[in-house]
Amino acid sequence: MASGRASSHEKRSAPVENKYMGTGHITHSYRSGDQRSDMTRVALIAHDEKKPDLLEFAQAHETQLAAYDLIATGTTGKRLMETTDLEVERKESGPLGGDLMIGSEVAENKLDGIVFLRDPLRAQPHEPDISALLRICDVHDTALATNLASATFLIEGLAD
Ligand SMILES: O=C(CO)COP(=O)(O)O
Repeated sequence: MASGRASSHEKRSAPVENKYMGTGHITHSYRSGDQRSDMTRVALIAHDEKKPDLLEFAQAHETQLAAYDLIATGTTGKRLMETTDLEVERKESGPLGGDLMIGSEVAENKLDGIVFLRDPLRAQPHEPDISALLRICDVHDTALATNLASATFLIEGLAD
């Protein structure tokens, strides 16, 4: 975990104000038996047209990424593990709910950052899931990079 940042277990949400919860930060706690480490937790996701870019990015930043607890949507995770020595926890494939599974981790403040290389030129069948993931990142003020230039900032920033 980068110094100066709360550990993942203690991460606070962005200020939330709505008629259901009132105003304030929500601190999420985990079950006492939870074995999750305090490692920085990062999600990696790419649409098919962007997978080559993400794989190249992961290879270029493999040393840094190896220090993180990595999760990914199904096919992205499979390709990452085939192409690098990184260990990746795989969720469902995006069209089968993987984006929503990662979004639920954002809602629980378990994630420190997401690199999501979307295909900006093709419509996706699960567009509502993608929008939900982007939205929940903004609700919880979770770092989100959707192109390579910002992905580099995110990965290097988390290391600081
Ligand atoms: O569709 C995706 C993200 O919206 C990515 O899913 P896959 O990694 O399974 O291809």
